[in-house]
Amino acid sequence: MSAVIEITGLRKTFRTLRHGGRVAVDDFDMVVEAGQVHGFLGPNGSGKTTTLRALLGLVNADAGELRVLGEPAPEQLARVAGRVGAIVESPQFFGNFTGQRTLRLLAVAGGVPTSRVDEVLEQVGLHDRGQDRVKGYSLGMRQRLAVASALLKNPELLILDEPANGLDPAGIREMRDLMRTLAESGVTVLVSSHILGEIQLICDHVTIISRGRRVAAGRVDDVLAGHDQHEWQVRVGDPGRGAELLRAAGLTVTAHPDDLLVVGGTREPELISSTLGGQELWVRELTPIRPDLESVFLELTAAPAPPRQADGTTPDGTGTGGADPGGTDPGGGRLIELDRNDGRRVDA
Ligand SMILES: Nc1ncnc2c1ncn2[C@@H]1O[C@H](COP(=O)(O)OP(=O)(O)OP(=O)(O)O)[C@@H](O)[C@H]1O
Repeated sequence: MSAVIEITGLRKTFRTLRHGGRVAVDDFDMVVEAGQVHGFLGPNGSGKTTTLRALLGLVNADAGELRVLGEPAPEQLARVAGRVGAIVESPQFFGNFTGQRTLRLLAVAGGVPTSRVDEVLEQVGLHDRGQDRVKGYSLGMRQRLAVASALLKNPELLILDEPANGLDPAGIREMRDLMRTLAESGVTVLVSSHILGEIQLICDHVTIISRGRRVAAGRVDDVLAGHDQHEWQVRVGDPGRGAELLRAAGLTVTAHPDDLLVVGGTREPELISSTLGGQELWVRELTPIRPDLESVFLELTAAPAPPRQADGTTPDGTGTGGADPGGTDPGGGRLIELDRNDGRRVDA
């Protein structure tokens, strides 16, 4: 497999009127291989959009090496621009135009044959609504129209920043199906999100960013396996006696009224069943407790590390913020759906 995106040592600091220098991304690495549906996961304000903007030449990095389809970015982006579709800032469409007319204009402007318009409308499931004005579209339909515009040039690589943001469950599902279909047709997809369930459902690989730094990367299954505590839920007729027997066998056991929680290594199932069965206490149920991406994500991004500032100070003087002044510390349990803090931004 070849890398379609390579980021090494990316660093970006923003200057803000209120806080001075703010490190948005720090010594960040990411590799996306061809054919992957790669999730770029992080809490609000962790640096996802900044990374994608740097990759696409929309913001200047302070340090780091970036490559898109093998070409150094932003210097040689123009060479590969025709092979990359990206939606990083929400595109605004003219409400009085139909979806079809919108795409036709974009096709002409981009030097793409207008015959692509109907194809991409079909691809994003808007074929029946192509003749309707955009102002009558739902948010989900507008998002799909945005994806359609990025697909006009038949890209090999599609970069989508928070495509499910603001969508209702039906819209999220449509977007998810669309991304799967695109991936099946051979497009490499990099999708950023702070919605964990989405990433786990759509992506095969993931890079997790927290406070501007990479905290995990790899196959979703491997990232999960790396956090597997090898916990087993055991149901037996007499949990109290079961706990005693298992502890005597050297296992770490937490007894609950209805079951036992056993923490240990990979050979525990055999040991549990033979220990209990040897004393005629029969195991009714033995279930591995697998970590999900949400628990891994919360664990990885909950570090109470002091926020990094270019001048070494905390961003808000409280010492509780992170790279995100919106206060989205997952430890506070408000991680999943918080608003952006664009209102306070002042670009460097
Ligand atoms: N133009 C800017 N000027 C000043 N600070 C900025 C600017 N853009 C981003 N930041 C700050 O950089 C940090 C990272 O922001 P970024 O938008 O990259 O995060 P994100 O992970 O994409 O968040 P979200 O999920 O909310 O989109 C935040 O603290 C943010 O406030």
